Amino acid sequence: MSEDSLLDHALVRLDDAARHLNIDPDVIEKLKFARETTKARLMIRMDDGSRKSFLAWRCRYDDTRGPTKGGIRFHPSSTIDEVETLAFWMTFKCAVMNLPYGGGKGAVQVDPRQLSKAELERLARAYIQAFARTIGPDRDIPAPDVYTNAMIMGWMADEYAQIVGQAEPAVITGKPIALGGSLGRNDATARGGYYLVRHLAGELGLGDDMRVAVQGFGNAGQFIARLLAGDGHKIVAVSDSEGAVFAPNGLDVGALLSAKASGKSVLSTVGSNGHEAIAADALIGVDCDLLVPAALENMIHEDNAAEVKARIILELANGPVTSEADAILEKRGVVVLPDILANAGGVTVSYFEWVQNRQGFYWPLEEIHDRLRAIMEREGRAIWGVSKDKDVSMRTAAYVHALSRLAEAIEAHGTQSFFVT
Ligand SMILES: NC(=O)C1=CN([C@@H]2O[C@H](COP(=O)(O)OP(=O)(O)OC[C@H]3O[C@@H](n4cnc5c(N)ncnc54)[C@H](O)[C@@H]3O)[C@@H](O)[C@H]2O)C=CC1
Ligand SMILES: O=C(O)CCC(=O)C(=O)O
Repeated sequence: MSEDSLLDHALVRLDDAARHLNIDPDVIEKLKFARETTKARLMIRMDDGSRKSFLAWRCRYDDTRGPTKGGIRFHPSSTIDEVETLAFWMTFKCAVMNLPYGGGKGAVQVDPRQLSKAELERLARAYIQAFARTIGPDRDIPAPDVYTNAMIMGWMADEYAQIVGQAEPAVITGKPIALGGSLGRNDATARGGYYLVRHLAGELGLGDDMRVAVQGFGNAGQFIARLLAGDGHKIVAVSDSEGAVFAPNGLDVGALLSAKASGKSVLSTVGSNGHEAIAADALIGVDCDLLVPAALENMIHEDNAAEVKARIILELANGPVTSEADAILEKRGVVVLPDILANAGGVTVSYFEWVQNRQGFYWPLEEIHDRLRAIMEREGRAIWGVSKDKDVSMRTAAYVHALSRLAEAIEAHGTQSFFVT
């Protein structure tokens, strides 16, 4: 990848989409800048009595279609550029799904694996103390992302309630069920992608016995492996931050899930059930039908895109394929089901959680699944149609679909004065 920022690369997709629509250039210009990004240094007491500080951000990228929405990431290499790019993607993702939200995102530059549970709780609470005026049920609604989870969302919701003096469950989603979380949010990201693949399987030429490789074996990766293996597909390779495992006849998904549940790497299963270790980078080139990047950005780039053997890529991660790799894959006939559609199941069930919190009325799991499936199928089918009508990739089609909704809302607000801070 060139030296440009991650956001510059992301904006290439906006320019591509704009070429297919007749949109006021001011609207496109507005979407090239974050509305507001707040930075803080979080200082917490460590268990040994010392103090440590961590950089943190919250970005509200665009709120034209509603309060900003997006997860909080805890990762040692998070940067303001990454946060703004993830918030840009959330803006388009929420528009793709027609959710009444804009896009936001947050991060703390930390390796949470180095913190004790008590230190992690102090950090989560410090984040909310720092950003209490940025977030709010009608302003900006966080959720989990990489290395954050329901437990952390629970601490954050509790801290917010203490600050405002009353319970405000709709300020954050992905909470534990006991604190107003929604049924079905835990596997929603993967389940949305799973419904999408099932719905378009005929058009994509995917059969009942796919070979699947999954990069990243956390929330999104584990659940997609479980759902696809449950339908009889073979999961032939998976990886986590420590390495990758491969079994040409199919991995034992149960053994992999047990290893992760007990805090071990997928590598701990090597030597049993025919699991062999392969280089982490080799996972991209494994012989399979469906490749599921479910880890971090830029994992498929111009130097390894030619190695991809899968015919279909399901982007459960945000931004796993660079714009240069997109061009190589398209030329090779590989269909990429783009992140802003493929992983939108997570924010969709977050939306359901927010609606349930505001109604104080909770839906059964079956209803969550039915509603999620209906939205994934509706928007997936519409984007497939745009892709065929305009003869463009699924990614460009998804951006065109979202941009037409965003432009309509921005123009309805009036285009005489915009402000970005
Ligand atoms: N959790 C959610 O609701 C949503 C997550 N996403 C995206 O999905 C991706 C994964 O997120 P989660 O599953 O929530 O995170 P997670 O923290 O649960 O899991 C991340 C996984 O990636 C692995 N990983 C990290 N670096 C790696 C590397 N270099 N190679 C291979 N594996 C590596 C980690 O070991 C871990 O297994 C991210 O891009 C995230 O933004 C997208 C939509 C919603
Ligand atoms: O559930 C949400 O609100 C946002 C999830 C998220 O951060 C994402 O889709 O990337």
